[in-house]
Amino acid sequence: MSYFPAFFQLEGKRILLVGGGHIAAEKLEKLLDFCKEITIVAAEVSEPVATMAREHCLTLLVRPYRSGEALEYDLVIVATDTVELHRQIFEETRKARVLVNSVDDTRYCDFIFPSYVKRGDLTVAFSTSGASPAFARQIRRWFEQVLPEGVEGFLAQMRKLRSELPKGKERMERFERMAKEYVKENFPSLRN
Ligand SMILES: C[C@@]1(CC(=O)O)c2cc3[nH]c(cc4nc(cc5[nH]c(cc(n2)[C@H]1CCC(=O)O)[C@@](C)(CC(=O)O)[C@@H]5CCC(=O)O)C(CC(=O)O)=C4CCC(=O)O)c(CCC(=O)O)c3CC(=O)O
Ligand SMILES: NC(=O)C1=CN([C@@H]2O[C@H](COP(=O)(O)OP(=O)(O)OC[C@H]3O[C@@H](n4cnc5c(N)ncnc54)[C@H](O)[C@@H]3O)[C@@H](O)[C@H]2O)C=CC1
Repeated sequence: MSYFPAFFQLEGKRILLVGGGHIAAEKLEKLLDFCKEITIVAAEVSEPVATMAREHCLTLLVRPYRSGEALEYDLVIVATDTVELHRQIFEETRKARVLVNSVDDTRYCDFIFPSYVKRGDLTVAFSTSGASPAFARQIRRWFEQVLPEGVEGFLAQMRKLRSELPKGKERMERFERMAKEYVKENFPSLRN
């Protein structure tokens, strides 16, 4: 079954990243686009993870994962090279409301990371449900080329208008017209 594409509010959530290597660094960089409170537990920590933890004042615990500690969090990302730990953490959390991502095996994932492009309020995410992360990356890179410079400015303007104009048919039609014109002028070869 494919994964439902939702956009989560991460601020205020308790987030745990287990592992401090190369892949943990990649996941951490992405999480930091959306929230600033993250706890990291890692037996050993690579330089990129240590630097991000320092720069963003994250809680960094340099020690092995302790059984059951995932239960103190809302969201847990397991990015270690200890495959058995991925299964263990997934199983530990089954009776609790903890959502788990395991970078090693979709069997131990409640959610997966998409490939995404973020420009201000615009986030476009691509997923292959684990079929081909390499393809998700390539389609993201293609989309980055198509995306017009300054799209975040257009969205900031739309957000402002949205807060100023009263709701209703007139506003709806105006917004639809503005969005259509923007896409027509700024994206390549869209005909309708
Ligand atoms: C299931 C998922 C779980 C999760 O991580 O959440 C997962 C799992 C695994 N990835 C593996 C390999 C690679 N992953 C990448 C890249 C990315 N992987 C990402 C997400 C996901 N990877 C989730 C599914 C997403 C989806 O398909 O929709 C991206 C999109 C986002 C991100 O990392 O945040 C990011 C691109 C970001 C960008 O650039 O935009 C590359 C390419 C590269 O790095 O250049 C390779 C090598 C080529 C290849 O295998 O395709 C392996 C095998 C490991 C091994 O062989 O040892 C596993 C484990 C398995 O499949 O068993
Ligand atoms: N989802 C994805 O995008 C991808 C996933 N992978 C998978 O990611 C996994 C990790 O790869 P790397 O980061 O390159 O490995 P790495 O060797 O650089 O890092 C592993 C980290 O896990 C920590 N660790 C191991 N056991 C631990 C424990 N019990 N408690 C706390 N920390 C522990 C280590 O201290 C280290 O910081 C691999 O299994 C690989 O197959 C690989 C490529 C892409």
